[in-house]
Parts: sequence; C-alpha cells; structure tokens
Amino acid sequence: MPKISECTSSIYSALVKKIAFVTGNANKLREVKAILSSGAHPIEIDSQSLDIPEVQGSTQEVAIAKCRMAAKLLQGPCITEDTALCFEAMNGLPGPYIKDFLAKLGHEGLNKMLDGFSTRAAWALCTFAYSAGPDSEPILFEGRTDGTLVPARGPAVFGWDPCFEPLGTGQTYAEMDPARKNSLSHRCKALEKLRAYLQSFPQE
Ligand SMILES: O=P(O)(O)OP(=O)(O)OP(=O)(O)OC[C@H]1O[C@@H](n2cnc3c(O)ncnc32)[C@H](O)[C@@H]1O
Ligand SMILES: [Mg+2]
Repeated sequence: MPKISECTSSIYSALVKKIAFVTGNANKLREVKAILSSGAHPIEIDSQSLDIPEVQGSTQEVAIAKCRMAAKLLQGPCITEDTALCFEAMNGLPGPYIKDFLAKLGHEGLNKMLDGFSTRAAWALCTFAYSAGPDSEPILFEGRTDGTLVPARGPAVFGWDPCFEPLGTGQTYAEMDPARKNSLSHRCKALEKLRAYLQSFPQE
C-alpha cells in the first residue's frame, strides 16, 4: 500500500502535469524547464506555443489579459509569462513594451535611449500568470532583479541579456553561465513563488 506522502505527490504530479506553459519564446521555455525541474519537488511543464495578442497597460494588466486569453483558447488551466525591462530614468518604460523597442532599436539603440539621463539603472520584471481555466481569474507571481543597462557584452542568444548587468555581479546575463543566471534572475524569483503556489494544491 502506498504511503500518504507518495499519494500526495502523485496527486500533485497529476495536477501540475495538466498545466500548459503558453509561450512562443523557446529561450523562456528552456529557462523555465531548467528552473522548475531542479529542487526537491521538480515540476514538469507541458508547453504550448500559441501567439496570444498582448494588450497595452501596466505589467499586471498585460499579464492578466494574456493568461485569460490563453485559458480561453486552451479551455483549461495554463501558465503564461511576461517579461518587462524597465529604465529608472523613464519611470519604468519601456517595461512591457521592451519586445518592440528591442526589435526596432537593438542593443545599441536601447543604450542610446539613456544617453543624456543621469542614471542607467534598470530592472528586469517577470510576471507569471496562472489560470485554473477559462472561468477563473488569473493569479500573478512577480520577480524582480535590479541592475544596469550597459553596452552589449556576451553572446546575443536571448533578447536583451547582453545589455543587462544585475547589481553586484560584474557580468551581463549573457556572460553568465546559464545556472548563474537562473539562480538570480527575475524569472527564477517569480518561479519560486509560482512553485510554492502549485505545491499548495494537494492541501486545498
Ligand atoms: O510568447 P511570449 O511568452 O509572450 O514570449 P515573448 O518573446 O513575446 O516575450 P514577452 O512578450 O514577455 O516580451 C519580452 C521581451 O523580452 C525578451 N526577454 C524575455 N525574457 C528575457 C530574459 O530573461 N533575458 C533577455 N531577454 C528576455 C523577449 O525575447 C522579448 O523580446
Ligand atoms: Mg509576447
């Protein structure tokens, strides 16, 4: 006969296995899988690549609208993620609009945006949204890493990684070993909160 802890963990895996992570970004998916598969209670992610339209608004409004739409399309539970890069000199902009700014201006252009300002301080903000299904309001889990916007250093593999240097590290995200980035990133901080929430399911 299985022990209670074994039953709890099998209910838990059955529940979390049904949750799809909806993203069109392969780099995000790689990091999320690496972070969630480590630790005492690994979580397996079932990924879905859907192109969900993103509304304008605060990081929270963008995240909630995207997750709502994903749950409606999938007709089931899902997780979505939005990443913002915020400049202190610009009161948090480009924020959730960083994807377009990066695509149009590149790393050099992002740096030029801050020429003439007294600070190059920036923060990376990750917002995971979990929806239990199309009729449930999404719940948000945020993680923030503070740093500086710098001229690009390191391989240009993932977004703005080459021009973001977290405080006190001396390295850009792009120069870091993936495990180092995943130990201090905006994404890992948000995922720790999401993990704790998902692990509370069997007690509900
Ligand atoms: O399908 P989704 O999950 O929305 O994927 P996306 O690529 O559209 O992602 P976002 O809407 O969250 O836009 C965030 C932008 O920031 C980039 N980005 C996200 N996380 C990053 C990270 O950890 N390091 C560097 N760039 C990142 C990403 O490539 C986008 O250009
Ligand atoms: Mg997107």
